[in-house]
Amino acid sequence: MDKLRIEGGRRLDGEVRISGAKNSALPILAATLLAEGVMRVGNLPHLHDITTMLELLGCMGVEVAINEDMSVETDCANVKSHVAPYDLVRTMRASILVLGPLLARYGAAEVSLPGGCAIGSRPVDLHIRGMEALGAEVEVMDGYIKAYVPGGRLTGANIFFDTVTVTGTENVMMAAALADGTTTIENAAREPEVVDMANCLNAMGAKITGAGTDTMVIEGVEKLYGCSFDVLPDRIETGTYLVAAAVTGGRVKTKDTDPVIMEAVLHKLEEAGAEITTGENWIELNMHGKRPKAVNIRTAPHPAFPTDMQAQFMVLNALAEGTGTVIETVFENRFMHAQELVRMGAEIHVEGNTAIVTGKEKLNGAPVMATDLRASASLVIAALMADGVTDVNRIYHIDRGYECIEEKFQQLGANIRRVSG
Ligand SMILES: CC(=O)N[C@H]1[C@@H](OP(=O)(O)OP(=O)(O)OC[C@H]2O[C@@H](n3ccc(=O)[nH]c3=O)[C@H](O)[C@@H]2O)O[C@H](CO)[C@@H](O)[C@@H]1O
Ligand SMILES: C=C(OP(=O)(O)O)C(=O)O
Repeated sequence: MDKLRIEGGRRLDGEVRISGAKNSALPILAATLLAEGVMRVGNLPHLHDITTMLELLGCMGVEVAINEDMSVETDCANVKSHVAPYDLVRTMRASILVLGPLLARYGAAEVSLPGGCAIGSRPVDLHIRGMEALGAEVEVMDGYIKAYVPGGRLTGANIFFDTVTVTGTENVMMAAALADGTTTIENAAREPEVVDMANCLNAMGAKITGAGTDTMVIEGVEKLYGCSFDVLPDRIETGTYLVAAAVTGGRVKTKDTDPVIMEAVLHKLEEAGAEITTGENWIELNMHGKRPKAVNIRTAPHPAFPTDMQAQFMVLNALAEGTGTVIETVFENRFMHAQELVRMGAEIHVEGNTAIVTGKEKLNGAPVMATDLRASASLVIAALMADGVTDVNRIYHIDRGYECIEEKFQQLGANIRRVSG
């Protein structure tokens, strides 16, 4: 199994291109199931999760062509299967996103339950209730969500989510786009990726308003059509490189990104003492060789501080001046990186959903194990400021969400390489 071997101690300096957002690309690829005619999706990140989603579409009969610029074209003219099998779903929770489009367009879906994962139990009850509210008959049997639409067409409804759910909002949005009548989603997720999906669906002919607010209105239309759409930049990848620059006292310019969707993270980086400058599609962070100051973090749905940046900021605090508190409110078990950071010499005390982190000037290199995607990223950042060599094991997690991570860090001056076995 591959690992990343990192020798710490180098200050990051340089420019890095940010890829398209995984969490936008996955739902938008699922939405291609709704399109009549050919649909082109561009700015796709080169990631395992994207390959898995393309494989999933392919096994349903979607014809997928990959263009030279790495955009893909999909054609659903020959879709024959409405099954998302366990073998694919178990490797990628976002497979649940085919449920809404399959029901809306084909009136039937069988999607394996994604199951729990390293960050919490992650149920899909709100997705199921959303589909039921739109008129689908759903039962959970043999590990699968088996659903069909009596009469073949979903019906608009008022849906209130008692918990803000990103992919739940996206699933209902896709289903409602082709339903009869109007759907209102209250307490909708406001994440930029939800807005990106609404923009894409509208470009396909949907009538969606209110994306980016907590109330969305979706007027169902008869048909949706293929269009050309580029997914938005990855704000979590951007934030990860900026935090890495901050902990090494360095200077990094992230290009092809979007400062407007990163307010909470940029604000915390400034609070940590970073100088941030931005342009329309770039963000530069300069620490001028200083050590960051500890910051308090509390994760919550957008526009608050994102849970997907929590692990990276825990490392920032572990190397900062002072003590910072990290509170995780979105997932019940997202501190698995804390234990590994402690093995590298970090001072972290976890109690329930709160971690109290007291900064040290340096950590120590050690073999560590990544347990989920952002945990893996946090261990790589920690290794950049550790004495000696760190091997980050189980990096298949990192390959789910970071395109060419070692090349990008090398470009910024880090001593990092992928080692087989
Ligand atoms: C592919 C994708 O976009 N993944 C992101 C998405 O995950 P995902 O969409 O899975 O996360 P949700 O927003 O749904 O989860 C938020 C909370 O709601 C709970 N919940 C969710 C659905 C449900 O049916 N029942 C329920 O109880 C979850 O357990 C969690 O505690 O948003 C998360 C929160 O920003 C991010 O960390 C993930 O990177
Ligand atoms: C938790 C994440 O992703 P997913 O929902 O795909 O597991 C993430 O991107 O940090």
